[in-house]
Amino acid sequence: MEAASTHKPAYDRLAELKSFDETKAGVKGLADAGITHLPRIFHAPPHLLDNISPSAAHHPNSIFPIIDLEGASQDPAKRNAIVNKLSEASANWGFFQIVNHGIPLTTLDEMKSGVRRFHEQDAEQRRQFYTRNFSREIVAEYSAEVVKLGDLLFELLSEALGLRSNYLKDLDCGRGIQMVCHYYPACPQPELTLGATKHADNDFITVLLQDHIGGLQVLHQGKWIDVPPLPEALVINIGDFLQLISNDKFISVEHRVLANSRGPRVSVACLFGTYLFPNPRKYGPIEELLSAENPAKYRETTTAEYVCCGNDKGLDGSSTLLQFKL
Ligand SMILES: O=C(O)CCC(=O)C(=O)O
Ligand SMILES: [Fe+2]
Repeated sequence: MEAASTHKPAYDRLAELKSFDETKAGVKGLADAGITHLPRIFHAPPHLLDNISPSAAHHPNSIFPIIDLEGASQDPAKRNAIVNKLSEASANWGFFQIVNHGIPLTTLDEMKSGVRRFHEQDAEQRRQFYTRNFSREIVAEYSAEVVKLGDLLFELLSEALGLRSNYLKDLDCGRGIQMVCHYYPACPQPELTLGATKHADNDFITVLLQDHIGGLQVLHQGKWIDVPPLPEALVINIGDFLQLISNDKFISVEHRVLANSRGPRVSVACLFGTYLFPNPRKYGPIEELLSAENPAKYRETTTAEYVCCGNDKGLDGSSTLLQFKL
């Protein structure tokens, strides 16, 4: 008997990954083929599947924060109340939804259906990025709206940190967005995998548009809490860079997306970060927030160095922030 044969893996994962890659049709290709069993390469390790049953989300504290931005730019008393809510949600949840954010419902709906149509055209067309079916106009319109909304959010977040309104904008936090359009096909065995494994975002803030399917969950006080889908709302979360410069006043919280068999899910994440263009600026804890009782917790870094460090580490579930702790 050959000793080597006892070390043979249960299946050749690398070969299966390679052949999946070669289809170039992605997970959508599997859904199109009508698979009824999830291939082993997509089975998540058990430690990532903790509490994926929906009941886990019905926690007494699952009142996910919703902030109404109506009047934020016109009414000082309303603005003050909004800033307080924003401060509380950013410090305790790192996540909240906003309504009356100024982006028309039709723009949100067109953006979602554009992403859906793009992914649902046949595989050959999909290989050519941005075809006729995904109108460039809606992408341009939606990004312009999100950048404008970002201006308001960074003003309010500056005020929530007790800083002058333009503080975060002057640090270029609102300068660039990266747009990621997700399509999660319906999954035949959602109990074996995840749409997106738990992670925190490498950016200042993320503006997320999700459709009606649901599945996004946030780790809040050790429990996974659902982010309820609301057609008129946008989900905002604090990313690692804002946690770093706010010296942990605001928190970048882990989140994940459950797989589900109810239907395909579409979401659009706009990440405000500055790593897509050359930016030599070093970001560290904001001096105005520091004191003898609250010394800097992190060393300075550039956004590019931070993202590189996170990529080197891989998606192992640990926080990149820890590597920058003083
Ligand atoms: O699809 C979602 O709801 C979340 C996506 C996400 O977390 C991300 O793009 O960073
Ligand atoms: Fe994320």
